[in-house]
Amino acid sequence: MPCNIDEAEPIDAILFASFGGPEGQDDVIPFLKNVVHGRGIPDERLEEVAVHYRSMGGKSPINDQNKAMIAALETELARRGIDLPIYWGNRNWEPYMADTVKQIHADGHRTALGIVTSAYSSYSSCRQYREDFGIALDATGLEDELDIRKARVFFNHPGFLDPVAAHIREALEKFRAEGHKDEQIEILFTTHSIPNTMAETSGPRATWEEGSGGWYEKQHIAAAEYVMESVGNLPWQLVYQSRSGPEFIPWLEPDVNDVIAELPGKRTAVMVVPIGFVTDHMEVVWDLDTEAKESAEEAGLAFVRIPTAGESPEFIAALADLVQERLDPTFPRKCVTSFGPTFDVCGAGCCPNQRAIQPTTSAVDSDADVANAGEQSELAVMIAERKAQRESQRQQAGE
Ligand SMILES: CC1=C(CCC(=O)O)c2cc3nc(cc4[nH]c(cc5[nH]c(cc1n2)c(C)c5CCC(=O)O)c(CCC(=O)O)c4C)C(CCC(=O)O)=C3C
Ligand SMILES: [Fe+2]
Repeated sequence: MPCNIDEAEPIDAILFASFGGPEGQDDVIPFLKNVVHGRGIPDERLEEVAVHYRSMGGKSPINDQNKAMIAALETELARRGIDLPIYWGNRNWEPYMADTVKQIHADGHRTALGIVTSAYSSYSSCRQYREDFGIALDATGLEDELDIRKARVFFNHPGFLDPVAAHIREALEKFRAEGHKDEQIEILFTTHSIPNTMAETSGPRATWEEGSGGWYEKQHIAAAEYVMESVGNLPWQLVYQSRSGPEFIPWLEPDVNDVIAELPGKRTAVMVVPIGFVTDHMEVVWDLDTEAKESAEEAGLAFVRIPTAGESPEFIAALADLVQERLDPTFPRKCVTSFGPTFDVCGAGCCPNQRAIQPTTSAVDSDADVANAGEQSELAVMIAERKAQRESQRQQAGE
């Protein structure tokens, strides 16, 4: 079962983990190849996405935003008297996770706390980051030397949601001043679409096995409901964006643009709230600020896109809280929404990888924990087998 650690943890470094993005035109294709490595994304989709990056000079905003968040978090931790270095590692671009992991170890650290730039439960937004840690430890041979834990899924930390609610209230005043009535304003909470199968298996194994999984969607709905409590009684819905993958594989719907196209007649204004995103990266600046805005123009609707929690002081403080609660078990674990608290350590088979078994960390089915896991799952057994296989390969290679 997933669980919380209720004792002070020997954390000696922070590992700020993100997606990565290109820094210029020459990086675009190599970056996209890293992202889709072995994932069956059609070439046409890649070319289309390359155009989005090319139109922005080949540079994603994500890296600069991460640097700014790290600097702000450093300041906030120092203000609280927490003296921990922050390292930055990405899945798909420099600084790559394995290089960062090597550096953390070389600098003498032995227990790092991972903070990932993704707020919800799903394979793409939770386990895949734990795999990034596991794969990096495997690649560097440091799995017995460095323990990499992960901060809980934070979509329901008030510091993530309250700044979004404040921005909505502010934008609403503007719409009202322009003459739009509340019932004429549609609020669209938008998040990254994922394949239906990934959505259905998001959350702890026990929940999706008994048919009460689907945490990705449930968490977004709980977040939107919480935000709407302080906004008022306006029409809203959860929509999806940035679908990729082959046509015949179902992904979460409806698409934000399709919904906007249906609004004329019922509404005069649309407010797009990127509740699924931590900062204004490409999916936000292209798919919303460019495409969804165009959809609204075509539909003759007033349009506003709400800022992400990003660098707001409340959100940076929330990230600091996630560190502090692991250092000090008496520190309150802040959480709002109807969803309830999430956990520090994922359960066996949480948000599974449906393609391959990969090493992970910070779960009861991570490599290091398989032997003493209270819960034995099929997945845990497969991971143990994979580990044994890797070890024998290493021995054969004469290491
Ligand atoms: C849930 C989720 C998040 C949110 C959680 C998190 O933040 O992790 C997210 C974030 C991001 N996704 C990003 C970019 C891309 N995602 C792709 C592809 C995919 N995303 C998926 C899901 C998610 N993605 C999935 C299921 C795929 C299909 C392929 C696969 O199964 O992996 C592709 C390939 C081309 C395409 O198909 O679009 C690109 C270029 C960037 C960087 C943006 C920038 O540069 O600013 C960021 C932050
Ligand atoms: Fe993505």
